[in-house]
Amino acid sequence: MAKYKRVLLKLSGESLMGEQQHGIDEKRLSEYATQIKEVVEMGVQVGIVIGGGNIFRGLSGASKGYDRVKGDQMGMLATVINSLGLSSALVAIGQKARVLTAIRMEPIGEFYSKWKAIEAMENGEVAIISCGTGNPFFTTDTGSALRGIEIEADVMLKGTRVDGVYTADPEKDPTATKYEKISYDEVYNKGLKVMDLTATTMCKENDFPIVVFDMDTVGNLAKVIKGENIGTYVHA
Ligand SMILES: Nc1ncnc2c1ncn2[C@@H]1O[C@H](COP(=O)(O)OP(=O)(O)OP(=O)(O)O)[C@@H](O)[C@H]1O
Ligand SMILES: O=c1ccn([C@@H]2O[C@H](COP(=O)(O)O)[C@@H](O)[C@H]2O)c(=O)[nH]1
Repeated sequence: MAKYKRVLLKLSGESLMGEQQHGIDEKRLSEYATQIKEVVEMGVQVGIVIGGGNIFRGLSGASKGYDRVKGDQMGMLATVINSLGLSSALVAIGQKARVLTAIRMEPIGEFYSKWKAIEAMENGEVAIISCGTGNPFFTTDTGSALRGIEIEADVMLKGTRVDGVYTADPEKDPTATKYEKISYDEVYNKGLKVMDLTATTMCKENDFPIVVFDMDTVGNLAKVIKGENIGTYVHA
C-alpha cells in the first residue's frame, strides 16, 4: 500500500556514474528504471528531476575559466542527457515516460508546463522534467523543489548515494550520525549541506516535505513509498 499518491523523485546525476568516474553507468540506470516502474505499478504518480553532476556543473566550469552562465547552460543540457537516458531505460522495460524540458528544444523533449506533467502522470507515464529550473545560478535540488510544489506532489524523495541527512557529511566524517527526522530550521542552523539553501527555503516556505534516502540500494524506492523509515524525513 503506497503512502503517497504523487511524488517528485530527485535523482543524483553523480549517482548515475555508478563505479565510473564520469557519464552514465547502464547498470545503475537500469536499476533505477526497474525501481521506478515498480512504484508506478503500485499506483503512484511519479515526476522526476535528475541532476547533471556526472557530466558537467557550471560552478566547476567557472573555476576552469568558462563563463558561468554558459557553464550553467552546459549543466542544464547535462540534465537533458541524463533524462533521455532514463526515459530510454524506462521504455525498454515497458514503462511509458515523457521528457519535458524547461528550455524549448523540441523534438528532444516537450516544452515543460505543469499541466503537461500532470497529464503524463495521470496517464501512467513517468514525467521526467529536465533543465532544472531552466535558469542559471540554480541547481536541480531547487528545480526539484520548484517542480514538486508546482505539480502538487505530496513529497520530494531525494534519492542519493547516502542513506539520509547526517550531523556532518558522512562521506568525509566517519563519526557523523544520521537523523531520522529533522526540521528545515535545524538544517539551516546546523549548516547541513545535503541540499542547497535555496531548495530548502522553497520547501520550507511551501511546507513541502522531503525524504532523503539511498536510491542506490535496489528496493529502497518502494520501501520509502510504503512509508518505511529508511531515510531522513525533513519537515516544518
Ligand atoms: N549533512 C549531510 N548529510 C548527508 N549528506 C551530506 C551532508 N553534507 C553533505 N552531504 C553530501 O551530499 C551528497 C548528496 O547530495 P546530492 O544527491 O545532491 O549529490 P550531488 O552529487 O550534488 O548530486 P547531483 O549530481 O545531482 O548534483 C552526499 O553524497 C553527501 O556526501
Ligand atoms: O536550475 C538549474 C539546474 C541546474 N543548473 C546547472 O546544471 C548543473 C547540474 O545540476 P546539479 O544540480 O549540480 O546536478 C548545475 O551545476 C548548474 O550548472 C542550472 O544552471 N540551473
